[in-house]
Amino acid sequence: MTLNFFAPNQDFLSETLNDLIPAPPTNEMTLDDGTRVTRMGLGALWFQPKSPTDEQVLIFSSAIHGNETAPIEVCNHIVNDIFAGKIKVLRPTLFLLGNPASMRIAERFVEENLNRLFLGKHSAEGKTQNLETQRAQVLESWVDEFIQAQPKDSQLLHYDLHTAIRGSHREKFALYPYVPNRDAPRQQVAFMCAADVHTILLQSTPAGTFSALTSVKYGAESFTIELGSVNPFGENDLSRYEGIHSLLCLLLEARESCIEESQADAVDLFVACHEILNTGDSFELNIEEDVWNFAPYESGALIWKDDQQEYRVEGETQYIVFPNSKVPVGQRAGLLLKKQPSPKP
Ligand SMILES: O=C(O)CCC(=O)N[C@@H](CCC(=O)O)C(=O)O
Ligand SMILES: [Zn+2]
Repeated sequence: MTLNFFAPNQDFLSETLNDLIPAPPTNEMTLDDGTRVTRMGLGALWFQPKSPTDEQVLIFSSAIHGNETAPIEVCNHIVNDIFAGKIKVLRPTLFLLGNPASMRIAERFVEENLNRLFLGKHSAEGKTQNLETQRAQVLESWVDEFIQAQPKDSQLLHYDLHTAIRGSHREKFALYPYVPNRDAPRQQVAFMCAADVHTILLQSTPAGTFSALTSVKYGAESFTIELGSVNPFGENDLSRYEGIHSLLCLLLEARESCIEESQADAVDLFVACHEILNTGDSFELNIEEDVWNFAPYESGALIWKDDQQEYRVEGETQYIVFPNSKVPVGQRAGLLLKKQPSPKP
C-alpha cells in the first residue's frame, strides 16, 4: 500500500530528505480502515480517520532543527507502521518534518533558527526573507488548514520533538510554552512521565517557537520535548526513545487511559526565571561552552555581563539550559531556571 503513495523504495523520511515527491504527485490515498491520508507538501502528512473517536486532534512535529534526527526516525517508524496497518489512527493527526533543507545538510538550520519565526515573526517589519521564514509560513498555513478542517470543539495536542546540542543532567525534558494564567494539566504531566520525560520547564515569557504557536493561537496543549542529544541519521539508539514512541502510539490509538494521573508525581517542574539575551557587541556569557543543561549555579555566580549591566544568581540555586553565546543579537543565549517545590503530600 505504501508503494502506491510514495515513489518506489521511498517512505516519509526518505522522500522528504531527498526532495522526492513523485511527479505527478500522488497526494491522497485511503487506508484499509477508511483513514484518508493527504500529503500536504514535502514533510507534511495528514491522517484523517473516517470517524474520529473523540475531539482530540494531534500534531507530531520533528526536524524543526534538521540535525535532530532521533525524533525524526521515531516518527518515520510510526508512519511506516500506520501504512503497514500495524498502528490504527483514531484521531486526526498531522505529522510534520519541519525543515527538510536543513535535514539535507545535517545542520540545525540553513539561514536562521526556524524555531524563532512562528506567530508571524517570519514576516515582522523589516525582516529579510529566507528559506526558514518561508518554511515557517508554510508550516503555519498547513497547521491552520488542518485545524480549520476539524470540528470547532476539537482539542489540539502538539508535541514538537527535538534533541539538544549538549549533554544534560536531565536527559529528557519538556518545555511548556508561556500562555498567561495557565498551568500544565496534571494529565499532560503524567503523559510526559509515560514518555520517560521526568522534567518539565515552564516558560515565563512569550516566544516564537512552534509549540508557542499552537498553544497561543489554537489553545493547544503543546510541548517542545528534548529527548536526548544530536546524532547523524542512522546513529541513534532508538531503544532510548521507546517512551516517546509508545506515548505517540497510545495517543494515535486513543489508548492513553492506561496512563495513571498519579504518574505526574514523578515529574520535576522547573520555572524559567531569567531569559539571557545576547545584548550586542559587549555581551559576554560567563559560562563554559561545554557545560551540560541543568548545571547548577549558586548565589553570587556571575552568569553574563555587558558594558552596561551584569546578571548574578541571587538567593536559591538556578539551573542553566541551552547556553549559547553565538546566537544573533536580541536572541536567547540561555535560560535560567528555578526548581518548583513539590506540593506537600
Ligand atoms: O540544545 C540547545 O541548545 C537547543 C535545543 C533546542 O533546539 N531547543 C529549543 C527549545 C525551544 C523552546 O524554548 O521551546 C530551541 O532552542 O528552539
Ligand atoms: Zn531543537
